[in-house]
Amino acid sequence: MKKHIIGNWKMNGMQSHLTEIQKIDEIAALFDNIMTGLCVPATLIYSAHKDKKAVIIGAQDCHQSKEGAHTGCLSAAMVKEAGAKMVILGHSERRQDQGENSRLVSQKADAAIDNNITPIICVGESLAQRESGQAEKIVSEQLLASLPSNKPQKMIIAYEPIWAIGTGKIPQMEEVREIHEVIFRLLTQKYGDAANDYPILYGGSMNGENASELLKLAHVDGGLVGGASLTADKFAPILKAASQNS
Ligand SMILES: O=C(CO)COP(=O)(O)O
Repeated sequence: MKKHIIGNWKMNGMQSHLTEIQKIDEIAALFDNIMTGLCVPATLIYSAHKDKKAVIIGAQDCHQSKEGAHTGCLSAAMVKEAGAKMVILGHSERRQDQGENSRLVSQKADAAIDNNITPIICVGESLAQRESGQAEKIVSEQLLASLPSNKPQKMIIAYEPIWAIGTGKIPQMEEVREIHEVIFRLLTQKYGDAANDYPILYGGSMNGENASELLKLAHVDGGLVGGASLTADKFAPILKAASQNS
């Protein structure tokens, strides 16, 4: 499977940053043995996706319903029409800020799949859960409850330990390997051989220095990158590491 490196711009990015996306696209085109994506704020999806050579543009959320009285929300069909090919769902920041639970994430995944958008389903434990030895249990429960109703043709899973996001801290390599193996095992139990087609990404303080070591681990099929995806200068070394480990 191709390594997948997907940037999550979170609530960052104005029209003035489209030039940076252009630069990222130029660099992504140099590494054609990997998949490069950028999930940008909804306001940038349309302009960001136009005339891109290599980078695939995604959204950061979608509503679970097709349409209707949901002020301020965007349906999967809307982000698709704007140019999104994938959508991040159940990021820990949304689970926390917007109180999203795994059942809702599963419904959103259904909506994404109905509209031919690849869901990127995020799971991950808190520091307290990690320290009390519950990481595997929490991630397994979250994962199983967040999956779509039917076997999807395309789906991406992102393991993001909450305490590693934006902190500069990452788990021990063995800890990452263990959780990715658990995720792969659960997907295999549920979907059989199709599990081989679902990339499992690591997210949380991935950068040019640690990417190579992380991407060498079994079942680490790529990364979901926050801060280090905001500029071409910081993102490029991660793309290079992915390309070399593909
Ligand atoms: O939350 C993340 C990606 O979704 C990770 O963010 P950082 O790479 O900034 O830690």
